[in-house]
Amino acid sequence: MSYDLIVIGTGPGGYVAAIRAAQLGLKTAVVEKRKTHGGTCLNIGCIPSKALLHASHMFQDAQHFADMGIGVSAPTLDLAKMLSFKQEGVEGNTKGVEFLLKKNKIDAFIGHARIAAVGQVEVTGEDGSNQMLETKNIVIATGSDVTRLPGIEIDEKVIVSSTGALELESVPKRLVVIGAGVIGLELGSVWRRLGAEVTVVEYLDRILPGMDGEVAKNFQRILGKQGFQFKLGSKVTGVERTANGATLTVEPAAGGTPETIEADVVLVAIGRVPYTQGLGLDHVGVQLDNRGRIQTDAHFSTNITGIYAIGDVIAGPMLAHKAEDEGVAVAEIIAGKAGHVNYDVIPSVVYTFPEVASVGKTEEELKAAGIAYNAGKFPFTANGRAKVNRTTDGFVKILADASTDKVLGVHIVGPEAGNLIHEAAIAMEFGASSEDMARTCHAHPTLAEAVKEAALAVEKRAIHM
Ligand SMILES: NC(=O)c1ccc[n+]([C@@H]2O[C@H](COP(=O)([O-])OP(=O)(O)OC[C@H]3O[C@@H](n4cnc5c(N)ncnc54)[C@H](O)[C@@H]3O)[C@@H](O)[C@H]2O)c1
Repeated sequence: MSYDLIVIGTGPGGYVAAIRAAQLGLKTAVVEKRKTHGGTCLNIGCIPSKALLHASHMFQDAQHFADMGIGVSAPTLDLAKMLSFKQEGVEGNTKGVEFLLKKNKIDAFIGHARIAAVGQVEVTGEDGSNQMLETKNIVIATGSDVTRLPGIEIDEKVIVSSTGALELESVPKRLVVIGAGVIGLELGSVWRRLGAEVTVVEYLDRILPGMDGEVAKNFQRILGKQGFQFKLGSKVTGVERTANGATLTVEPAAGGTPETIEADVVLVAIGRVPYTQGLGLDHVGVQLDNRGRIQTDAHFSTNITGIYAIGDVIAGPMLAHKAEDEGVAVAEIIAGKAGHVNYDVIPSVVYTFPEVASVGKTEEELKAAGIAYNAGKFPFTANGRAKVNRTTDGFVKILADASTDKVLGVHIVGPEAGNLIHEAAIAMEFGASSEDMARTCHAHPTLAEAVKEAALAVEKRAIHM
């Protein structure tokens, strides 16, 4: 078989690239080694974690129904049922991708892809069968894998990665999370809500590295109120399996006397690494950078003509939506159009309760770059809708250029932050000023009014504060 484009990997980057290419008239195939499409995100990442975040949030909310005058008996947990609720959600999504590939007449091969030569992809099936596919272009969209701690074996039962943390058979009494990044805090939230004591051990002296510092600090306080324990500035130097769980050895990050912590389950959530195993990159001479990522130019081309790469396997934030946008862009470029991704406006969301969301520059980044800015902040305690809903934790912060008023960054911790951030993203995409945002009529009573008020606060003229 001969194609215009073969995409390796059907995660959000790969399947979107394939669909866009097919829309543009390219004869397209995908190769996926998993039996289902959708990659890490749909199978063992974003989607199942959101199902459990939703269900565990409902479980917790149900305990407060009486406050609203709703009489229900105390909720009970059927974890097996909750896990099947999650799995049904995953299947609905992966089947959706399968349907979209068919609808767009994309040939889907299940098996391990290896680039045998420029223009040739060898697919090895689970049964060992081999076939060689010919193609004009290849897009590598193989994603990433869990970062492992040296000397610590992930068994996905007691010492788990994000994959095992979505499948625990019972609620651990003590869950220790290594890494206060997105995965640690999202999956830590799931099990905390279902009753686990959660301790998060983090190497840095803060949570959520990369997020705005003030937001992270406020969010840590909120998680503390929810019962999270934090051990910041601490590194895990060992995890030993015991009869019923594990013992962690933890040292101050700067060195010093080690201590031990007992856990029933340990979640290792210290980041992800690009996944390029078995692709034959050495063999065809595709260059990697010093962090194992495939090196690409501004058009997603590797150093080998006809081989492109997108998503987690290249530089940039490891986010499904960044990969999707790159998928669209690379397909357009291969089809001779002008695909483009605006890396300055990529939102990022932590799907906890409340959510944390951000787009653009943080205060720390602006200070480091020597850019003068004005900050406008508005707390949800002063937002009418948040007040009646009793979800008043958090705030909206807008950072605008001191001389032009152009919005440079927006950071939200609060209810629906993950949805609210998109009004900021659109405003920034169109180069809006904080005044533009402030003068845009916002419906009352909505949580989005907090965004408008934060924009007003940039010029110290918020109304409800
Ligand atoms: N909602 C989302 O957008 C979402 C959800 C899940 C994952 N992701 C992405 O997946 C990737 C992986 O997520 P993650 O949470 O594993 O990584 P992360 O990079 O977000 O956080 C890892 C944390 O572990 C800490 N750490 C590293 N080594 C340590 C050690 N030995 N002891 C203690 N702490 C240590 C780091 O300082 C960091 O804070 C990220 O790129 C993330 O953006 C995104």
